[in-house]
Amino acid sequence: MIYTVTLNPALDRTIEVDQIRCDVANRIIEEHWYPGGKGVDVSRVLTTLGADTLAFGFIGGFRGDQLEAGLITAGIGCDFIRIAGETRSNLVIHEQLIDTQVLLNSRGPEVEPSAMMALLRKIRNLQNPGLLTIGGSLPPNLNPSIYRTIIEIAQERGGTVLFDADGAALKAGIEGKPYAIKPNLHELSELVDRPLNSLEEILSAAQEPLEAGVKVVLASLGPDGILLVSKDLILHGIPPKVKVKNTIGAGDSAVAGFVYALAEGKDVQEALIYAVAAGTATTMRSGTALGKREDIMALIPQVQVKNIPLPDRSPGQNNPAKRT
Ligand SMILES: Nc1ncnc2c1ncn2[C@@H]1O[C@H](COP(=O)(O)OP(=O)(O)O)[C@@H](O)[C@H]1O
Ligand SMILES: O=P(O)(O)OC[C@H]1O[C@](O)(COP(=O)(O)O)[C@@H](O)[C@@H]1O
Repeated sequence: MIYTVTLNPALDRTIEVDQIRCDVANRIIEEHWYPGGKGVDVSRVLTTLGADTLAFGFIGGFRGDQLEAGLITAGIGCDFIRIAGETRSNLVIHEQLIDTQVLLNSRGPEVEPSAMMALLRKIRNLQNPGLLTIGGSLPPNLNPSIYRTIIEIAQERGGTVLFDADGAALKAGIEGKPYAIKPNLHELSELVDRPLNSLEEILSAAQEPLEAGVKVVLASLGPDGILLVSKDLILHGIPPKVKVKNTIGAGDSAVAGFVYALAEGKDVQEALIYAVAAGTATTMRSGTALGKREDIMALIPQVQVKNIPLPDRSPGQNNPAKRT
């Protein structure tokens, strides 16, 4: 069983328009609603891959019902805690004429202390937590330190956590020493508080969380794939060129591919390949329809992996990491 935890799930609404024009009625060509949020997306991809998964988190109101119904009807395991507020809806607008996507993420509802405690109890009571993915933005009334608490509880129970969040939440979660994190380039740059303009700069930034106790950093680089950085191994997984329809959910799909492969007993190099293939498979589907098992399996043989030499940390040496 792979558990996912999403504190602030969302019902993702995707809208297709030709182009947004001011002061006229813009006609919607097509629209779809999908259950979303980091862990929810991970559970969706795990299910298409055939893994057992259980999505934890908070839902409320009519949108919460819609989200839960979407998962249940698709056969995706979930065990949400009900809150008084209304689950948020995030909006994705695709302007077809200029092929651009705008993403508007809501803050989401507050979570009552009793609901928060119920979730902590659920995680504390897991008999054999195995792999867990935890992530996404925080409900507005929760302190980022809640991520550290959840990660510590899960790992004290013997679980292995892959954590995916941004900003203050990412910083706080790292203090809980998750096994792995998956920042994208923007999130990594924000984490180390400097621009990252070359592979050397990205590599050096991705090594910083290792000093804080994270074992694996998966720095996702959009069309350039994923850099896997650990103390004794640096790998660059590169996807094939594909026709991209949508990139929302690509990061979550990559997380799902990685933990799926680990749960199947594969090593981190193979897990990196699954991560890249799953992320890229999702970019080939429109809206927030995520990659399907057949897309992922077809992409796996097309993912290249380059081994990058570990930087020489002896005094006076320049960083020898080479560009791929
Ligand atoms: N334009 C693209 N072409 C091919 N693969 C992509 C593209 N964008 C994303 N991906 C795949 O999805 C993964 C995650 O995407 P990324 O945009 O880095 O994450 P996030 O959604 O978290 O910002 C990438 O590492 C890559 O494998
Ligand atoms: O919790 P946040 O940071 O607002 O993000 C939630 C949004 O991100 C998604 O989980 C997609 O994330 P990725 O594009 O990073 O994979 C959407 O389903 C959801 O609307």
